[in-house]
Amino acid sequence: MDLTLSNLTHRYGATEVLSGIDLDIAHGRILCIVGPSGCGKSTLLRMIGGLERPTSGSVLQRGAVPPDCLNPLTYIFQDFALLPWRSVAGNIALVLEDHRLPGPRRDQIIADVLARTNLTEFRNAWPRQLSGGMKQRVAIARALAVNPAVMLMDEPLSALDAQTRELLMDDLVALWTRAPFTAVYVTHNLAEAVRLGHRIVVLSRRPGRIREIVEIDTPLADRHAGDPALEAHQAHLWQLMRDEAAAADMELQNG
Ligand SMILES: Nc1ncnc2c1ncn2[C@@H]1O[C@H](COP(=O)(O)OP(=O)(O)OP(=O)(O)O)[C@@H](O)[C@H]1O
Repeated sequence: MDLTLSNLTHRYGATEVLSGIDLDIAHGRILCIVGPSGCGKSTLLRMIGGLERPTSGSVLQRGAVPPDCLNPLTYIFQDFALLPWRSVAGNIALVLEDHRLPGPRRDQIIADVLARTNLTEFRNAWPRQLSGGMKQRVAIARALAVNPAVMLMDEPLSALDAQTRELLMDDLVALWTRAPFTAVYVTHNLAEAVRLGHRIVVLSRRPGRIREIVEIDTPLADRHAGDPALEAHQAHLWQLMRDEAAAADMELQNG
């Protein structure tokens, strides 16, 4: 399934948050959205996910959802959103419960996503026993369990320390390389954007407009921290954002 955003604009009261967004989200690719604080990145993601309706413009879904898809648009949040009273497997089972799957099919899905995220031996652990990185792996496994058409990822690594972020980025690359998924990935972190994004959309400060779309052709599996080509892309993104980020920062401090 592909998504097409056409002339999307959004206001909260008198404040225009997003303006004239035209964007194609292609199947099997990771699209990153970067931009200064408050430029409307999370709002855009909520509109893509149908959690909020744009003031004007449209989000069109084209093409079929994947076979066995139980939830076409599935979120992964920064704060993991795990139920503390459910085990790892129980948290994953939760998203399958409404779908009346036969028990063996449900067990097979859970075993599959635990294996794909290297969590098999943690299936009976409780969230409180897990590090932040492991919690986010569980959240990723839970999202994969519904075989979404598009994963909507809102700063998924922001709550993690730098080393854990590196490990999770490697995990996401390995997951995508084995079975490409479609994702829209909002981040503040330009290093994440150049490691994970096939396309990177740079928004201006509020009201967010598309300033530039940067395409990176290097296969995800060949991208490594410290790669000069990636660093050049990152420097270009920062160049685009720098002045606007500073202005947005002042705006928030004065507001
Ligand atoms: N429900 C709401 N009601 C009113 N204003 C809102 C609401 N949600 C967001 N806003 C405002 O809309 C603007 C865009 O918010 P949004 O969270 O989408 O930006 P963002 O780019 O994701 O920000 P950040 O990078 O700081 O996470 C901000 O000024 C925010 O205060």
